[in-house]
Amino acid sequence: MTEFPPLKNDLILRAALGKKTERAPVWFMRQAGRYLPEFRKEREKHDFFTLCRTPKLATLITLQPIDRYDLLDAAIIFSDILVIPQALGLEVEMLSGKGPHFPNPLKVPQDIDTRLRKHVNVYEELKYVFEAITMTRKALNGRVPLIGFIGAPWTLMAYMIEGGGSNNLSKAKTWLFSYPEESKRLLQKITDIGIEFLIGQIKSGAQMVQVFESWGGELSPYDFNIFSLPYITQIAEKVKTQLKQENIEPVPMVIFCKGSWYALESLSNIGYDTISLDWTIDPAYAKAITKGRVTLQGNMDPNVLHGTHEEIRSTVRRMLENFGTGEKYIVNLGHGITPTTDPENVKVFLETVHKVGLELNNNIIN
Ligand SMILES: Cc1c2[nH]c(c1CCC(=O)O)Cc1[nH]c(c(CCC(=O)O)c1C)Cc1[nH]c(c(CCC(=O)O)c1C)Cc1[nH]c(c(C)c1CCC(=O)O)C2
Repeated sequence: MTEFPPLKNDLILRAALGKKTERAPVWFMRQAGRYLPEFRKEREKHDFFTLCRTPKLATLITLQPIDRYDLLDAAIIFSDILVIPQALGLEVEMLSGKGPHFPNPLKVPQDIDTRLRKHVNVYEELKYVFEAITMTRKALNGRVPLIGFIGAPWTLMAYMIEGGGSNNLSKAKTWLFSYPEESKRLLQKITDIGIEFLIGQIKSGAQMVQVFESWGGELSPYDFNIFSLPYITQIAEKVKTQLKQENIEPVPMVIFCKGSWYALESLSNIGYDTISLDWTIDPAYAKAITKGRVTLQGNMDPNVLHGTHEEIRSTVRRMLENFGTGEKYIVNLGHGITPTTDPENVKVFLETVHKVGLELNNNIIN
């Protein structure tokens, strides 16, 4: 494995593994993206997936929020969850202002065999992500840890069938409730690739990884247990087992199931070190259910960043007080930063996290 510069700030790794920290670490989902003028400048010059596929550009964009604020405790590699469907052989375009579009989504279960690659060589198809991770890790020069990620199988299956964003996922759900066995076969195929992809990211230099089940909350608790939980469980178990077999240091694993408040109990028991929460979950409720078994991450409503500086400061303070800074807690939003967020407001958020985090910890110590 490549040698990397020593890490100067390991707050997030310690927090994710349940160790004490001087203050709660902070990062944002979608921290590298459209709310930043410096990202939009690159985006005007290149297609979205060209940015993802060009390690030098992905490195540049990953570092943009780290350089701008100098207050973040982690970087997340610039890429997308939809690189797995691409590796499987599906075409995906990113339409400006509209989001992802599959010109030819999966329609019937036979498409699994006729339209998707039988065997995906992850190291070939997704080599550009591995290269971007290694390059970014070097460029970070140990300032903060680098996070890798994948989309969870159900969320990716839904995109592959819906062909893009959707209000009710009716096409993807038609598969679940008309062809449950074929759906499971597809979910397993995505799971196998996701496991190999995450292990490759860790070998390339990712120091923490997050699994995004962005459409978890679209499933009933009963269906979640059939179509999501078994697959995200396998991902945590198999990634950890394989790393152990290969004598590679494990990295903290984070699960984000948006909308799946009902699954907090099961999510505490399946091998993830940290659970990322959306804003509909009350911190006290999350703590009562998870009982210290995992670190919690989140969970301010991203739209509070559209509010006044005063409101941002008071919401951050309340969040830190409720989650309890300094132990088993990572500050984040409940979902990604929205494209219309003012970067100045992000700065107010980050400065408050640092200030209040230290203040609350000192109060505990003194
Ligand atoms: C569902 C999902 C996707 N992608 C992702 C998810 C899971 C997180 C979530 O639920 O939001 C994850 C993702 N997408 C992107 C990252 C990069 C790292 C980061 O800064 O977090 C990450 C971690 C870049 C991106 N991914 C995308 C952009 C904007 C692309 C553009 O310039 O048009 C960026 C910077 C495009 C994208 N990609 C996707 C959508 C729905 C969209 C369009 C809407 C949107 O931007 O929120 C799929």
